[in-house]
Amino acid sequence: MPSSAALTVESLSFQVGGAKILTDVNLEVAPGEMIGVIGPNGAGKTTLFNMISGIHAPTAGRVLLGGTDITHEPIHRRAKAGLGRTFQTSNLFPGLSVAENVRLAAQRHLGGNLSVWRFPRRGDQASTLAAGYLDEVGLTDLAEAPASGLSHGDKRKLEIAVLLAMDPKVILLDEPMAGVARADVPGLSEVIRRMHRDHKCTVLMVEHHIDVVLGLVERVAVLHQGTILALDQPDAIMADPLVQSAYLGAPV
Ligand SMILES: Nc1ncnc2c1ncn2[C@@H]1O[C@H](COP(=O)(O)OP(=O)(O)OP(=O)(O)O)[C@@H](O)[C@H]1O
Repeated sequence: MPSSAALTVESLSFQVGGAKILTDVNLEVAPGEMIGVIGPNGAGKTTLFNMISGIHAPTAGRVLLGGTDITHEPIHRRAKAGLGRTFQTSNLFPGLSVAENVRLAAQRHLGGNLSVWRFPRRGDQASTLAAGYLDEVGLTDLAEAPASGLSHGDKRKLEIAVLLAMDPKVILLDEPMAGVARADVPGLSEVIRRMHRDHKCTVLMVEHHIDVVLGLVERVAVLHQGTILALDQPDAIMADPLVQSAYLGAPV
C-alpha cells in the first residue's frame, strides 16, 4: 500500500570507503507532524539531512516526498516539489535588508522572475507577503536593517521567514539553536512552534538542545552510530533505558 507520509526515509544507508555512516535508516513523518532528530556528535544527523535534501546521494535506500521518490532529484527540484531547509550556517543575502531577503524569496515563489521592473505588480504582492512573514517571526522592526547585522537568533528567524515565503510542505530545520544566545532560545522556539501550528507544515528538526526538542516535537528519533535507536513520543524517549545509556550516558 502506498504511504500517506509527507516524508519517508526508506532503508537509507550511506557508506564512505569502508565506513558505514548511516545503516538502514527508516523514518516516516506524517503530514503536519514535527519530529526531532537527536543523537551524539557523529551519529549521522547532518548526513541524514544531506541525503534528504539532496546534497549527497545515499549508497542504498530511498527518500520520498509525499509518496514521490526524490532520491535522485537535484536540490532545486526537491525545493520546487516542496522541500525547504535551513542550514547551521546561515544562507541569507547578508548585504540585503531583512525585508529584501524575504521579498526575493516570495517573488521567486510567485513567479520565478526577480525583475520588479518587468513585473511591478508581482513585486508589490511579494512585498506584502514579505511584510506578513516578517511580522510572523517578529522582525518587523528590523525590516530595513541589513541582514548581516542581525544577531544569530534573529538570523534564524529571518531564515524561517524566507522559508515561509517559499511555502514548503516539508521543512528541515538543521540545528536552529546553534550559535543562538541562551536568552534568545525561548523566543526562537516560539517562532518555530507558531510556524508549525499556523502553517500546518511537516517539520523534521535536528537539534542538540534536548529541552527545546522535547518541548516542541510530537516524536523524537534518536540516531546512534548511524542507526535509529528509538523513535517515540518525548516522554517515552526520556524514559527509555536504551536511550539513556547509549545517548545520554546516565538517567535524566
Ligand atoms: N562524506 C564523508 N566522508 C567521510 N566521513 C563522513 C562523511 N560525511 C560524514 N562523515 C562522518 O560520518 C559521521 C557522521 O557525521 P555527521 O556530521 O552526519 O554527524 P552528526 O550527528 O551530524 O554530528 P554533529 O552532531 O557533530 O553535527 C562522522 O564521523 C563524520 O566524520
